[in-house]
Parts: sequence; C-alpha cells; structure tokens
Amino acid sequence: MAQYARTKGSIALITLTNPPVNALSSAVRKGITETVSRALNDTQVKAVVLCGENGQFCGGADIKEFAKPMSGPALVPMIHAIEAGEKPVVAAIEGIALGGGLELALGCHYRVAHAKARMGLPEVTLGLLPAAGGTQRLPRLTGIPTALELITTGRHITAQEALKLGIVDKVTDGNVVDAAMEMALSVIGRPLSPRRLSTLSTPPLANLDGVFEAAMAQVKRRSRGAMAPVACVKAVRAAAELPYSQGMKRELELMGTLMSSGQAKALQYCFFAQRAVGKWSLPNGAQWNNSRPRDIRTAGVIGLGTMGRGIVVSLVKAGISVVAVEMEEKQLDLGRKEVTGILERDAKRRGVTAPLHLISFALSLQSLRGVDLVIEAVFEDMELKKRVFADLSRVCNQNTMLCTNTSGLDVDQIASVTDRPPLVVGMHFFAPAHVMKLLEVVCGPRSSAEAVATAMSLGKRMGKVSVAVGNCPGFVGNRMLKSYMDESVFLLEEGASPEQVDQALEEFGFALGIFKVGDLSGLDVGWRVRKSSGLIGPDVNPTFPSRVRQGRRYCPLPDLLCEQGRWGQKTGRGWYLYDSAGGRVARPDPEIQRFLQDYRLRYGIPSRRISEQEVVERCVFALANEGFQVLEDGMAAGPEDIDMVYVFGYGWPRHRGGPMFHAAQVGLPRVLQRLEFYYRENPDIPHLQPSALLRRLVGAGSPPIQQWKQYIRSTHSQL
Ligand SMILES: CCCCCCCC/C=C\C/C=C/C(=O)SCCNC(=O)CCNC(=O)[C@H](O)C(C)(C)COP(=O)(O)OP(=O)(O)OC[C@H]1O[C@@H](n2cnc3c(N)ncnc32)[C@H](O)[C@@H]1OP(=O)(O)O
Repeated sequence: MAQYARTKGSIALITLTNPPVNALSSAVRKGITETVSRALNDTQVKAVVLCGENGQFCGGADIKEFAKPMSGPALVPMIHAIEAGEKPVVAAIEGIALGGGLELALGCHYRVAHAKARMGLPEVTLGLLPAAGGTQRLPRLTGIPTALELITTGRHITAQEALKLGIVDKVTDGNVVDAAMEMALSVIGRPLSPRRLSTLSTPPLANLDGVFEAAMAQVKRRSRGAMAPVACVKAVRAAAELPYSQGMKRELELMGTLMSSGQAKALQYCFFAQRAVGKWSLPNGAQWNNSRPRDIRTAGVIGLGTMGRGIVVSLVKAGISVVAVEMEEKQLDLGRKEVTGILERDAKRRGVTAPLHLISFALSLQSLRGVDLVIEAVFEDMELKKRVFADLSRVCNQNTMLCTNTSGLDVDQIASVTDRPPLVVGMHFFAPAHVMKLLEVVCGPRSSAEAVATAMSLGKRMGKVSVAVGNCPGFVGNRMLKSYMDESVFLLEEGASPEQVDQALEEFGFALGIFKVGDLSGLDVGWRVRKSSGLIGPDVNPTFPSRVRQGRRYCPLPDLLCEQGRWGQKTGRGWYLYDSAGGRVARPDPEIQRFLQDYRLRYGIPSRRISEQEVVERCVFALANEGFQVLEDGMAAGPEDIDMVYVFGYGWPRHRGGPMFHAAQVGLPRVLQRLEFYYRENPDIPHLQPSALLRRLVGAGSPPIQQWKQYIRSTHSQL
C-alpha cells in the first residue's frame, strides 16, 4: 500500500495507495516503513519524494481502525525514522494532508503543496489529538498561538495560508510531484538538522501562562464538556515547556485517555453516520447510487419570511439563480433588503463579491414558470400551502419540481392538489436556513426517486447534511422534539424552574436549554400550532384549562404564558426576562416563579425537589424513546439518521453522538429501566412508555447500534 519507484536516477518516489483518501491503515504504515527503509539503504538514492495516488496526499489515520486492536507499525516511530534519516524527504501534498497525513508531512524535511491542497489537524473533531507528534512539531514550526488555534479547532487551511504560516515551503499550480522532485534535487547535500522540527525549540513567546490560560478558557467556553479540546491545549503546552521527548510522552498520555473515552467513540460514530445518511434508499429499491438527481440551475422561493430569506441565501451561495417571490410589496422590499444584507456581509467576510446578480425578486408566481425547482416557504398552514401548490401546478412548467419547506405537515396532502405528486418532496430547513446544516428531505409516498435524489443532492450542494425522512406529523426531528418539550414543561408543573431545567440540559452539553430555545424562536409559534391542531380551542376553559387533552397529560403553562403576551425574546419576556424586546441576554424572572407557584397551588400539584439527573433522564430518554418509535414506524432509515438530525438541527452535543447513540452508550437496559420507572410514576404520559423496539433490543442482549435495523418490525417502512 505504498509503491516504490526510483526516478531521475537518484530520487526514490514513494506513493501511498489506499483509496479513496490514502488513509494510514496498518498496511499503508507497513508499506511506508518498508519503502522508506529501502530508500534510506539504497546507495543510489540521494533524496526521497513522498506522495499519494489519485490526487490525494493523505487523509490521516484510518478512523475505522480506532475501534480495533492496534496492529502493524506505529505512526510515531515511522515518522521519526523519516525525520531522522540522512536523506532529504520531500512531501508532495496534493488534495488533502489531514491529521496523521499532515503529521507525516511535518516529519518530512520539506513540503511542497498544490495550490488547491487543504491541510489541517482535525483530530479534535474525532475526540482525539494529533498524537503522531503533531502537537509537538507544529508549535515548533509555526509558533504556539497558530498551533493552538489549528489544533484546538481542527480547521482546514488552504495551501496559500499554509505557505504564509511556514507549514509548506512552496506552492505550485502545476504538477506537485514534479515540483517536489525538483526541490528534492535542489536540496541534496544541504544540512538536514535545521529541517528536523523535533530538534527545534518553540519560538519564544511573552506571557506564556496568559496565552495558555486564555486558550483553555476559550475551548471550555466553546465546546462545553468536550474533553479533546482541553487535552489539545495541554499537549501544546507540553511542547512549549518540555523537551521534545518528554512532550511526546505527554502527548501519548493525553491521547491514551482520549482514545478510550466515550466522547471519542461518539465523535467517530458521528463521522461515519454523517456519511452514511447520504446513502438513502426507498422501499421500491431506488437508492442513492441508482437514482440520478436533476441538474438544478434555477430555483424559485415563495415567501420571504425568515425561512424563505435563509433558503434564498443558501441557494444563491450554491451558485443557483433564484427568483424570490412575495405577494405583498412591503414584504418583498423587506425580504430583498435582508437577503442582500446577508449576502453582502458574507461576501465581505470572505473577501469576495456578493453574487447578487443571481437573484431576482417578483410579486407574482408567474415569474416561476421556467425554473427547475420551487421551494415554498409560506406560513405553516395546510390550506394556504395547498392553495400555493395548486397555483404552482398551473403556473410552472410540467417538469418543475415542487418542494415544500414545511416543518411537519403532510407532504402527500400538499402533493395531492398538484398535477405531479411524484415531483413533490418536502425540504425542511432549520432556522436560520443559511446557517443551520440540517435538511430533512421528506419522502412522500408518491415522491419519485428522481425527486428525492434531486433534493438530497441539492441539500449537499448547499453545504447541508441531507437526511431522508418519512412523511409523518413532525417528520423525525419535530416529532421527537414534542416528547422532549412536553417533559420539560411537566417538570415545571412538578416543581422545577426554567433555569434549573436549562442548566441541567446545558451541562449535559446542549448549546441552549429548551426554555432559552423557546424564547429565542418565539413561544407564539408553538401556540399557533397547538391551536391549529385542536389542542387549544373553544372547548377549553380559559380560567381553569384542563391538564388532559386528546386523552393524554397536557401542560397549559406555555399557553398561559402566551396569553400574557410573553412570547420570548421578541416581546422582551418569555420563560426569562430580557432587557427589552429583541434582547438576547436571559435573566431569571421572579414573576415566573410566582406564576409557577400560583399554578401549582391552583391545580393542587405538590411541588417537589427535582434532581438534575431526573431532568436529563426524563427529557433525553423520552426523546430517545420516541426515536425508537420513529424507527419502528419506518420514518427514519436507521439510528444514524435520527442522530444526525439531532446533531445538525437541534444543538445536540456532538460528543454524545446523538440521542440513539447516547441511549446505546448509557446502556439500553438502563434506559429501559428508567423509562419504566418514570412511566410507573406518570402513567398519564404515554411517551414515557418504553417502545416495543427498545424492549426487543434489550431482550436480544442489546446488540451494537449498527445492528439495530435487524430488530425493526416495521411493516410499512417509508425508507
Ligand atoms: C494508547 C494510545 C495510543 C495512541 C497511539 C496514537 C498514535 C497516533 C494516532 C493517531 C494520530 C492521527 C490521527 C488521525 O489522523 S485521525 C484522522 C484525521 N483525518 C480526518 O479527520 C479526515 C477525515 N476525512 C475527511 O475529513 C474527509 O473524508 C475528506 C476531507 C478527507 C474527504 O472528504 P470528501 O471528499 O467529502 O469524501 P468523504 O468524506 O465522503 O470520504 C470518502 C470516503 O473516505 C472515508 N474516509 C475519509 N477519511 C477517512 C479516514 N481518515 N479514515 C477512514 N476512512 C476515511 C469516508 O468514510 C468515506 O467513505 P464511506 O464512509 O465509505 O463513504
């Protein structure tokens, strides 16, 4: 898995061969070890060039091997042998040099990169650190602040930035192997000691303590509860304070702790899950690799509210020409201003020109006649959406794909008013749509494979993680969210405060607690949905609203709050208090405490002390329990799909893998036992009743998450 050739007489060319990214599997490490030794021992060879086949230098360690016992030569001595060798070794970096791939290149004496190459040490995103000497060599080369930033964020850099930072010695537009050969020939005979990074000292830095303290504070703030960024700071500190050999010991020690951690397993699971969700399939056998997406060049967006604006920006940034339609002139002008502003700010940040020429604004659906695809983003109201789709069906070319950005309405019902149900799919974006990475692609029972393929691929083009989901109320994300939200308000009834629930969830790792999220997105949104679904209406006694609706426990607290005009940040008051309408800083509100006490008194609900454990278990296990039901109902293809929906759309802490992975990590028997306990205590909350799939999995001895699909008994799977 490393080829050896002697070229130009005195140059040995070693080529890594492990498609698609030349990951450093045990076979590749063996190949490199053997070929480097051969080159160093061949008296005809004066210099060595190391490259990767198929335009990729190296994607780093083989992540799949992390789950297995280590075999074959280790990376550290392999890289050390290259650096310590008496012949110059030049890395020819094309495509990518990531993780162990960049560490390998840092062990070489010179580095030449193609202008389009990208480099980085992304181990932190996998719950690890660059433990093949990366934390020790990079600070010696770039200085501590740069190394700290690159290692703790895992950010990829371009060849140009790498050149500026001194990480590569030369950048070429031409053939990188030829340029590396040329460099190799030119350095033969030059002293190698100054090129051995491990022998150098880190460049001096004033206020070392201050720099590391600030870095530590920053990583703790940014990635709450994640271990790897903290370990990365510690490892770089070792480079600054210890001789290389001791720094390497510290690097290994820190890596040892990370490698065996649940966080690393969760993050590596996420890496593969993110890729697995792109491999969708439908019950009729159509799937990602046998269905051709359409080439979308022009799109229409209807509705320029918050969602529509974000969708326009996402499409335009993907290079698609967009016709943005609003029915009222005032809304259109507002939308135009907002969209233009977002694109201009983004372009300024990136030092490019805003692609405003790609957008046109219109007041009539007629302007959508010739577009390839339309995304409707009007108000979440079935009758309104049906009217829009019936109109689109009349106005648009017969072949235009019609997509609805609904967050939970029946896509098939919407499709039924058109003349082309096979060309209708749901594209559920998350607010703000130009920022959030998740796209739920809702496959209606009549959506064609071509339509699904097109929506999935369009999502990818817009930089989204597209997840195919079934057509049920709330789809995957919002359907599960209901159990989670219900639990959080039930906890308030029983004695908790919004800040107590939020704190427990934020300590668990959520970016924001559920009540802060509610205030941010607007409490009136859910209020409207509850009204339209019949949960609130003329039958409900306004002075003493019932706590049972549609046959299950119901908490009227959010409705009572909305009736008081407490709609969240937009009104300056919600579950929290804000300085003014639109304020962002949440403060606990004593009025809410009184409101909750009065409520409990009125309904005779005894207030009790609720532990952090109960908050997390009831919210998170209820969420996962609904996830099992989603799987059983065939609305998600597998646990990975659910987990990616939560990681990319709902602020779920990535280092906990997703709700389904978390359940597996906690242990399915424990999750089952806690749900049984809470259900016994609250028999009026059906979503606490353990799902049949969870019971079956426990009965089968809790197989690994990758095998769960075998236990699903869905008879009408939509995926
Ligand atoms: C007691 C303790 C002892 C410790 C001893 C420690 C010794 C030192 C150990 C380790 C140090 C080094 C660690 C590392 O290097 S960790 C890996 C770092 N590299 C990365 O994180 C890169 C990951 N890959 C990517 O970011 C992307 O894949 C990409 C940018 C390379 C390419 O992107 P794209 O073109 O979009 O393609 P895909 O992402 O779809 O990937 C294609 C295909 O390739 C698979 N793949 C990619 N990278 C790896 C990899 N590093 N290992 C294994 N497989 C990889 C990917 O999964 C896709 O395959 P598919 O899932 O089957 O579709």
